[in-house]
Amino acid sequence: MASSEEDGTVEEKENNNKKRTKSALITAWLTFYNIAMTAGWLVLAITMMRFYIQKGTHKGLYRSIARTLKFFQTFALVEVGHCAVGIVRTSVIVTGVQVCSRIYMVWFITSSIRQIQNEESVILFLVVWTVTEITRYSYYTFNLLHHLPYFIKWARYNFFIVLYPLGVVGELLTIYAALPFVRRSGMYSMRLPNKYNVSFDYYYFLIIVMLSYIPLFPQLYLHMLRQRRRVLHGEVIVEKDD
Ligand SMILES: CCCCCCCCCCCCC[C@@H](O)CC(=O)SCCNC(=O)CCNC(=O)[C@H](O)C(C)(C)COP(=O)(O)OP(=O)(O)OC[C@H]1O[C@@H](n2cnc3c(N)ncnc32)[C@H](O)[C@@H]1OP(=O)(O)O
Repeated sequence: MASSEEDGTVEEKENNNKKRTKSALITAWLTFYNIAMTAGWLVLAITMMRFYIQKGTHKGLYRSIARTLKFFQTFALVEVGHCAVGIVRTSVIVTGVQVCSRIYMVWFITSSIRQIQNEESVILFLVVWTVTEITRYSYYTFNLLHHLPYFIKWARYNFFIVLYPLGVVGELLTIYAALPFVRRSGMYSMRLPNKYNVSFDYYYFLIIVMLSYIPLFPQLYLHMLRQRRRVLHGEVIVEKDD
């Protein structure tokens, strides 16, 4: 009897040790990931400021940061993985829409259409994304290290109130500016007849993307307002599972 109790205790201890090791590994990975992302977005911020100070214009700025931006924005796909495997308490759908729409904006709009890269709207969404991401990733990092300064927490759950709509305005104006170039060049489009017997018009696809902001953005914004009430005002929010 005594020996089976002892066995149980040994098993429990082993299980607890495994859980502790797993949670330490997850914390270490997330800390590394968030530090790397904070650093990446800080590099982008510094590069943009230096470019503007040296050249006195925003023209050519996008080209100077395009590679770094593509790398760090695409790397954010890892976050969808974090939610999918359950190592962070966030919705896969909310994170997926947020991350994929940004990746789409970078790869299939701004980087693909050189003629729009000098639009002011591009600078608008770049500045907004940069401020948001430096705040967000430093919030996660300090939170994981249990040393979260209140102003970072405050910034994380207040800046978005203004930055989110501004970012959307920047993105929509950029897509709008792309429309004439897409129509003229016929890029990413397939006209009939072709061997697949399929037709696709990227111009109309872009219009659909713009329209999809109408149902999707309010949901993301409301999600952040709920997170704000939970974190800053301690409200208990019951959310539906994905
Ligand atoms: C292919 C065609 C494309 C079609 C496109 C369609 C368009 C759709 C419209 C989309 C509009 C998007 C516009 C957007 O791009 C514009 C901008 O972004 S402008 C800039 C302003 N933006 C923001 O402020 C973004 C705010 N939104 C978010 O932050 C996101 O919703 C999200 C990234 C998903 C984060 O939200 P989340 O639910 O995760 O909230 P929390 O940050 O509070 O986190 C919840 C808990 O999880 C922990 N967590 C999360 N991530 C991490 C991490 N990396 N490391 C450690 N811990 C993490 C966090 O600490 C919380 O834990 P706890 O509850 O214990 O506090």
